[in-house]
Amino acid sequence: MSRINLRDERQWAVSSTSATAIVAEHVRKTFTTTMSQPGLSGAIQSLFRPVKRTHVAVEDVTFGVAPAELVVLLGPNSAGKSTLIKMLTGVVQPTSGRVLVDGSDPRRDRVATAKAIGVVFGQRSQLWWDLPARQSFTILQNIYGISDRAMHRRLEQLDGMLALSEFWDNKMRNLSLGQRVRADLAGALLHEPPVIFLDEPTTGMDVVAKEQVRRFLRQEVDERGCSVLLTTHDMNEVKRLGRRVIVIDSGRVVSDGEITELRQRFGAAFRIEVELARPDAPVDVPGLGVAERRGPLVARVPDMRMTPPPSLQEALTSVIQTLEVDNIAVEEDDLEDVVRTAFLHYAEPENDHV
Ligand SMILES: Nc1ncnc2c1ncn2[C@@H]1O[C@H](COP(=O)(O)OP(=O)(O)OP(=O)(O)O)[C@@H](O)[C@H]1O
Repeated sequence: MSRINLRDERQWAVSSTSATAIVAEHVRKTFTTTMSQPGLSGAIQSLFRPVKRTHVAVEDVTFGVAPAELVVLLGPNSAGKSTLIKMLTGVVQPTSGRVLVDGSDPRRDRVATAKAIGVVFGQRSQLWWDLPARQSFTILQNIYGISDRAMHRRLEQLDGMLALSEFWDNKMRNLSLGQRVRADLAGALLHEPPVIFLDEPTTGMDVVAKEQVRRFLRQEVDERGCSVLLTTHDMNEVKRLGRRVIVIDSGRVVSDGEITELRQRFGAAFRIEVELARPDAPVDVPGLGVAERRGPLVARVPDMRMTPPPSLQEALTSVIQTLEVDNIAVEEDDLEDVVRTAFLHYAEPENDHV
């Protein structure tokens, strides 16, 4: 299903709030800050006549996340991603608009929301710094009213996925970053919430720990049917975890759709490198634009997996049928380049936000 058309999406989110785990409807957040004036006289003036500035962090954002759906929120620095997560988790009150999580308003129904969500802010631990992780888990067990039996089963499951028992008897303050985030994740999800929010959970982690966390999240979605909204700057994370990506820039949703749609929209292509059996043979392959002819033949085919022609498959079939080929290699354009193109596109004022 295409989700690039935001108007359809708005309709969808508004009309299906009861079946949607996370709903944001026309959400806006402004922050008013006091500007400090330079120098001593400026500082004194600021005390008596403070100059206020209002800044829009999130502007009219509408989207929904279904049960058992994982959505990646992607955007440059200061795009408004964390502010959006904070509004959805009840940490910050929206200036206007409506948010619903598992059917509850996070600011009004705090108890219901606390039971329904698990939250991890990658930069900051939410467990007790001077306690071993396992003791923190026991405190959380009491807070959430988890039975001993359920706790035992959940801890076994979490340990199996996140290898917690290697370090859970050490104080949180002594854990490495990767261990700390895994402990945080376990603490936030002990009570098996249906909705999970993660703000840059794997920043700074090594590849092994990142992969552990990603596999765990996929399992939470596929087996427990959780809804996950995750922010990241890591394109690998996007590729490995997300199918649906919401791109946010300057507080607005500029694109909401499948990664493949994003790639197509911003001109991603496949690079085909062909080693010919006879390197100087004439090349005349219908529909194939040859980019280079020194050494192997290099051609680029637009990423049109969903709306051919010409599709990669057709281009490859043409090459094999038309030429005498020794070897073919196919490379995808980097997702990072695609996203950079998307950000640049939306930075131009004349380009529409869809
Ligand atoms: N409490 C606050 N008071 C004033 N301004 C704020 C506050 N929180 C966020 N902002 C501003 O709102 C804008 C969006 O910030 P936010 O942290 O949501 O961005 P982000 O997309 O998460 O960025 P990053 O990727 O760098 O973490 C920024 O300009 C930021 O300075």
